[in-house]
Amino acid sequence: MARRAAIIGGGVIGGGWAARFALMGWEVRVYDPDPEAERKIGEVMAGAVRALPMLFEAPMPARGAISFHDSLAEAVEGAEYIQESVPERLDLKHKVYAEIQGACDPGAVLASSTSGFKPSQLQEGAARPGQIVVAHPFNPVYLLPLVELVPGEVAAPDILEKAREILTGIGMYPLHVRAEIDAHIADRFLEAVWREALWLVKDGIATTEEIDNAIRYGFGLRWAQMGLFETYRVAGGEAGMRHFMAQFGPCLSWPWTRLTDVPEFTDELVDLITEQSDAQSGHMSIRDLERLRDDNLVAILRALKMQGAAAGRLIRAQDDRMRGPLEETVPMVTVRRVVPVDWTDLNGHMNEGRYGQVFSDASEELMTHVGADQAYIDAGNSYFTAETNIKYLAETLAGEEIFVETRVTLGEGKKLRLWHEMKRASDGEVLATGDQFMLHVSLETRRSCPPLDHVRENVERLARMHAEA
Ligand SMILES: NC(=O)C1=CN([C@@H]2O[C@H](COP(=O)(O)OP(=O)(O)OC[C@H]3O[C@@H](n4cnc5c(N)ncnc54)[C@H](O)[C@@H]3O)[C@@H](O)[C@H]2O)C=CC1
Ligand SMILES: C[N+](C)(C)CC(=O)CC(=O)[O-]
Repeated sequence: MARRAAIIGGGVIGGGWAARFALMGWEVRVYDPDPEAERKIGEVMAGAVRALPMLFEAPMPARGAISFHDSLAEAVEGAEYIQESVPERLDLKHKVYAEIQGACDPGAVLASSTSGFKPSQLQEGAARPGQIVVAHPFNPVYLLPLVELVPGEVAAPDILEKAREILTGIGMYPLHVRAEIDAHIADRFLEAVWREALWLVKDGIATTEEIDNAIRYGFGLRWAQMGLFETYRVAGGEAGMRHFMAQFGPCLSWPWTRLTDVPEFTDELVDLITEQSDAQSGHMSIRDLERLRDDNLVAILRALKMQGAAAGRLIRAQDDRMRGPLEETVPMVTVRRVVPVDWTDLNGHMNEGRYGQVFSDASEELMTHVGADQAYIDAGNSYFTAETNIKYLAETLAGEEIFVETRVTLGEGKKLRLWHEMKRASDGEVLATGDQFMLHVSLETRRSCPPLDHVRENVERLARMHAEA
């Protein structure tokens, strides 16, 4: 049975949480008094369904259902994890916790999305303060893995541990914020950068677009992969961090920042920023911008995944968690995945080279299944492909789910031949076929040789099974 999460407040952030939990196989119950909540979450979900599965090579769990409830008590019933994402008002959050704690399982995690309140402020006056933690996410919650997990002094250790296990399980990176502080860690940076940017616009130094360009063409790219301190260590050259600090330390007392002042949020400043923002991005709807943002984030995260770096490492780990053993059906389903946005070409469909990659992935899955796995390869044996014949039968587009059915058509001594059919999941249409001939090789001599007994026996067994069916 699917595990159950409750989402209290289904706006921008609650919608993102609902989508992430549901896509990771959880049953999700939502409570939000806004009559538009279901429609709004539907929009967020549509974006998430397109984007999140593109990150993974492994099949995602069966999607959990999202249901909408008229009462908060009904929504939290039976939930192991409750995420509060109501507006950033302390009195409202307190009122909502009283209602939640009157109805929920005392062992459930009660987590708040708050951008700035400390757990001690949220826990004040609660029936069970130890149940409440901060789990501060980043928009879009379904794609960005960071969640600041702040227990404060009184959150119960088992609640904290449970929150950590659940958040990791849904592919997030719970950053344990050990001491509570207003606005946690990341929002301190965002607030500082935001404040500085407001000054630059107010003082007529730069437009909103120029500021965005200053970020996205330069240091924004560095931050996504190395953060701040590692980046500056490299910037110190061979002499490293110490040299960097010696060179740039004095600037801290030069007028390089106006951070200590708060720009007054006058109507004039709000109008100026709104006008510049309209001129910069007003030609696109919010949904178009969200889609652009998501496609770019997917491409960046997949590139980091290839490198095994930063957030890409987490996606690899999630792939490993989601990848299960192959089932010995005839034919065998060797690949089940979504076409990612970085696999498409000028024609807007999956590039022909990727068909080869999908069939190669299918063969690797089958190799692993028969015992020619990484350990076998490390010990000096493997299969090499000698010939592949691909027929391209239909187009497939980014975001579509595909799967590959594989049959062993020959398994004799060092010869292994596979017949792959790539199909679209929504209608079963065959998109391509791949006829692949492989030879078992010694990685020492780089020449063909018979496989070890256990691999040979497995290959022959599958070949017999597939021939009989
Ligand atoms: N928008 C952002 O960029 C981020 C916001 N947050 C935090 O997430 C929380 C929610 O923010 P947003 O989603 O942006 O706000 P939002 O305004 O988009 O959504 C809030 C939702 O709560 C609902 N709501 C109001 N009273 C309620 C009640 N008594 N019970 C249940 N639902 C109720 C509203 O109808 C609305 O749908 C805030 O604490 C905010 O600080 C955290 C990270 C990023
Ligand atoms: C602006 N904000 C403080 C609500 C931002 C966040 O809390 C995190 C984010 O997603 O940027």
